[in-house]
Amino acid sequence: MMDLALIGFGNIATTLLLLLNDTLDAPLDSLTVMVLPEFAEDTEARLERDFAGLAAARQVVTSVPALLEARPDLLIECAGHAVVKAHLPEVLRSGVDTILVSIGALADDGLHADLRAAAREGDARLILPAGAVGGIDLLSALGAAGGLEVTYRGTKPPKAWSGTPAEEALDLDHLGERAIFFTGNAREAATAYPKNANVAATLALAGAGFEATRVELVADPAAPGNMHEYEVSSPLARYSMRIENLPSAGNAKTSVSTVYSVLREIRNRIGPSAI
Ligand SMILES: NC(=O)C1=CN([C@@H]2O[C@H](COP(=O)(O)OP(=O)(O)OC[C@H]3O[C@@H](n4cnc5c(N)ncnc54)[C@H](OP(=O)(O)O)[C@@H]3O)[C@@H](O)[C@H]2O)C=CC1
Ligand SMILES: O=C([O-])CC(=O)C(=O)O
Repeated sequence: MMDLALIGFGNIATTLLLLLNDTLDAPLDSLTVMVLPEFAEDTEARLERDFAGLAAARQVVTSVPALLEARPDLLIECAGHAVVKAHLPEVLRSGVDTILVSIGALADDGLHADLRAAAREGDARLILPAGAVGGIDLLSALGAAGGLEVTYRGTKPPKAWSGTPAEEALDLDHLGERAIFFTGNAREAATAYPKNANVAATLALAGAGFEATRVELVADPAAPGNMHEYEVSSPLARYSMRIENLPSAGNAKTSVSTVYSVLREIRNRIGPSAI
């Protein structure tokens, strides 16, 4: 059916595998998971305990060459910006179609160009999923006509901003009311908030570009979840979007719908039709 590989075995990866377990009609041919060496043993045990039925063959690797030996049909990166830079050029050059979840890494124009060149060289596809946001189909379609104006606001409860530069501006543990702590463009946001502003990069790449996409980041103790709001104005259409996402149990920064977006990409490659 499919030889699937993942880099990362954190919140998105493990939730995705549970969803695949529940939804696939037939087992994968093989599942290869790349983790840091210190997690290899635990990950192997978890694969055998929880995912034995998901794939006919399962293995844990700790390097890209070992991962490529499995000759995956599709690789999913869900490990972070540093992994995109360190490993994805080699993966794409080897001809492996890749779903890149840590899309904010593409705020680095040089890296983006390297990945596109590697994909061309390897005859592979670099697939950028919608992730935690919606409406990317329309935004990307309108982008071809030019003249786009896009403004985005990302709002999350204070604890989702812990460990980020927001801590320098706000006392997150005692925040009494909504506070805007970042105003800038999508490149600045995606670079400074690599675990929280991937959506800003997705909107920029689909639409008006990194400089022209205006971004506001907000901590709000009353936020109903991780919220993504944006407005689009183009010569062809205007629309606005407001999404209230449920945060993941395993990582408050990441919305659960991100995982379902990756699941959709996989299902669209397995089934007889795609939507
Ligand atoms: N496109 C979108 O809309 C969204 C994108 N994201 C992106 O997805 C990424 C994953 O999110 P999530 O699963 O919630 O994060 P987690 O932190 O739960 O998982 C990431 C995992 O990758 C591991 N990792 C780090 N470096 C390596 C490496 N070199 N090789 C293998 N594994 C590695 C981490 O290990 P350790 O913990 O030891 O570092 C961690 O277990 C985020 O970093 C974020 O950039 C998130 C939400 C939305
Ligand atoms: O999951 C989300 O809600 C969005 C997110 O973390 C990001 O944009 O990086």
